[in-house]
Amino acid sequence: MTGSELPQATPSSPVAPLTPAPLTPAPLSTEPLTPASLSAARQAVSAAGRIVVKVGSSSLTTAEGGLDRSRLDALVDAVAARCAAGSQVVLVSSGAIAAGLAPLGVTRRPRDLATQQAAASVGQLTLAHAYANSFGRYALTVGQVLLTADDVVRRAHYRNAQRTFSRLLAFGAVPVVNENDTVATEEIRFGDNDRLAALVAHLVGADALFLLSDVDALYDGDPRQPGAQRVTEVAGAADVDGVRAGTVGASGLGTGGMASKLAAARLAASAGIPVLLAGAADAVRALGPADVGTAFAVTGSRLTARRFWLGHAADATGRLTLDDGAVAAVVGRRRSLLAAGITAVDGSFDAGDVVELVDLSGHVVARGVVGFDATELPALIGRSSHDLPAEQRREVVHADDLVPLPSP
Ligand SMILES: Nc1ncnc2c1ncn2[C@@H]1O[C@H](COP(=O)(O)OP(=O)(O)O)[C@@H](O)[C@H]1O
Ligand SMILES: N[C@@H](CCC(=O)OP(=O)(O)O)C(=O)O
Repeated sequence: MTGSELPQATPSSPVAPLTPAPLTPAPLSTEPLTPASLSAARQAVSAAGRIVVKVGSSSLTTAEGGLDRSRLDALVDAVAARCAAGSQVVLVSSGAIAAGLAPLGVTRRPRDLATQQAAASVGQLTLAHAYANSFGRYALTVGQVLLTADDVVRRAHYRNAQRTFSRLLAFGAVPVVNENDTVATEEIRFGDNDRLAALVAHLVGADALFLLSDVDALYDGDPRQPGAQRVTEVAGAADVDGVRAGTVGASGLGTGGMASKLAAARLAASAGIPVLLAGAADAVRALGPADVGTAFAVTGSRLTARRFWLGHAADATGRLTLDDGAVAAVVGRRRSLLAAGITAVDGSFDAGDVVELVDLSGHVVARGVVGFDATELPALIGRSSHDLPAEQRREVVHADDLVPLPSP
């Protein structure tokens, strides 16, 4: 079967009753959609049962800056086709701020948080309404989920969000997610939705993440500059070594540019979720045979919610600097961190908090739950266990509570 033979979703089909569907998505057609000649990562994203699709502001707005309903409808067409093929889809959509500018008479994307929040407050309504109408053409129900960083950073909130998504998907609804811009403060904002999408992909147990933007793929340099080459497959860190990913997009409407997409793609891939980064204009092929854009193969195994939270979501309240031997033991041999390998302690934390472990040049190599208060540690660091009093002769970070991170 080819992409063009994907089961078609038909607008205005009769409204299906809203009965819970099984939690495990139905497997997609046994016939592969993706030609066997394409990479395993493309096969994986194409065959994925539960997926997260993220679309950026720049792909949903007109040249004048308002919400572009025809582009939104085209995206929904592609998502609805994927739903009809048997996938469960969570849509992470930016565009609230952009959609709120014109109704408020604001002509350029504001820099100050209060105006961005006012615009998001107006625009999110427009956006949600547009999605409800557009998915309604396929008798698909949408549910709005607005998340703050706290919802993924705090464990109890994480579990709560997980339950909500799980129930929405069981009902056959399409969750439409955005950051809750109107209440997020500067300190706790995601700002761009790429990282949010990677975190949501893990939270919902997605089998693939799609990052759709106004550029058709990752390039080794800014594609607006002559000579930039397309990167089609990313199997590991070496494939993005020389890539210069800008932090500002062409449209001036998005946030984070390609740099935040690349970081989000690598984050998801390191947690066992393959990623396809493609143009929103190519959504039908991206969500069908996956023969467009840049595919990121998984570089790590799927982490439990707790280890993912530890490694990527939880707020770190301090940092411990490790000598080379400790880095090799902790990252290379997955050992617990002992006081002997620590050269410096920064921050104010209590035993049980999450801290970053950095190497001598300041790169974060791991994160973990610290077993001592910040005030206790300076007297212990650099000393081997048998020199320490019996009550302090224990791991500073236990291997079970420690998550090594991919090198930057
Ligand atoms: N190495 C690169 N590869 C691809 N695009 C890049 C690169 N560096 C910078 N960009 C720019 O990143 C932009 C996408 O980022 P952004 O506008 O934030 O998108 P979105 O609104 O979809 O989140 C593209 O328009 C492109 O011009
Ligand atoms: N939450 C914001 C998203 C910020 C943003 O612009 O993100 P993106 O376009 O994905 O880089 C909004 O809806 O406007």
